[in-house]
Amino acid sequence: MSIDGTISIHINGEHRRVRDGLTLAALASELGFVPEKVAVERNLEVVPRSTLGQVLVEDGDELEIVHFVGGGDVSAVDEDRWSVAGKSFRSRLIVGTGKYKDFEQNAAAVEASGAEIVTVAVRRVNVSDPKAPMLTDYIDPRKITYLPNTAGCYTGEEAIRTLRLAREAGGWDLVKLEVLGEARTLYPDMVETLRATEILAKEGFKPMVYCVDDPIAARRLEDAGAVAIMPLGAPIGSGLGIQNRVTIRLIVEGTSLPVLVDAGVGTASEAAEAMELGCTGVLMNTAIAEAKDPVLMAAAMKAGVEAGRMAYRAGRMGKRMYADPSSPLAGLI
Ligand SMILES: CC(=O)[C@@H](O)[C@H](O)COP(=O)(O)O
Repeated sequence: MSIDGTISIHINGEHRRVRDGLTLAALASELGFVPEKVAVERNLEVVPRSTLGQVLVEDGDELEIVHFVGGGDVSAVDEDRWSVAGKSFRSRLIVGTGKYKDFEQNAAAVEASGAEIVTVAVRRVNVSDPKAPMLTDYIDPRKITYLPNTAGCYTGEEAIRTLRLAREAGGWDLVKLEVLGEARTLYPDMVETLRATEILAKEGFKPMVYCVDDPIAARRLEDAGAVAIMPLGAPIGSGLGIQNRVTIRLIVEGTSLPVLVDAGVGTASEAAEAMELGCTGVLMNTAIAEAKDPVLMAAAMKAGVEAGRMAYRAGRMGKRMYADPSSPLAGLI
């Protein structure tokens, strides 16, 4: 049954909502797989590979997707990649580029984090002195995807202008939109954010959108053309950790888009927590940049995100009200 154009399925044991009307090949491609290199089992029946482009995904489907590695061998090892706007990534950690002592430290932290995407405030990019060092001298844009963001923008217009500038300068269309409501909380202004998302999507941008942790707002953003939902875990720079686990989970369950917790993560266990809630990834800046040892913290965050992701995929044990002995009782003398 379709709710708001999405259906509910399980992929490799994980619950997902995806757009109605996708073929298995389109679904595989949205997940970051090359459709020609996957094998799909649907409701315990193997689907012939030649028909993946015709078979529609249906509500309630239980899918197993296996990736082919190397010369045609089928491997049960799922690379567990994720994708946004047609680009596929292995790392689920996106890191910021503000608040570091210098570019060198920033680059070392990015390296330790394993991040494949860094986000950069367009308004901080040095344009006045071409001789001054630039971030791109330290973090190679041929290896790492730069995600321009609109940090510091308080109106939709300002954010749109900033991103038009970024596209003009570097050809970026995958962008991070944030429209702030006030300086005290740095909370997003959702009315302006929605308006800007709609305009940017119409102009061909692929906006990943910083937003409140509200499942209805997330749905509206999806309708407006967002390519990823990025709810705050707590106020930007606070390091308070995820304040509302329930709404983050509801966002994950209610959208077919990638969901990345953006802002407020303070330490590695909180990054793991976001991933255990089923998020696609985590974006963070302050927790790494303001750690006593930013490079070590970057490595800790990498491990936290990976551990949380594995735990989510593995499926948590059920909680019990009472004790249950760990050692079997049968055969005791
Ligand atoms: C870097 C960025 O894009 C921001 O949204 C923000 O700075 C992330 O928040 P934290 O600094 O709290 O991780």
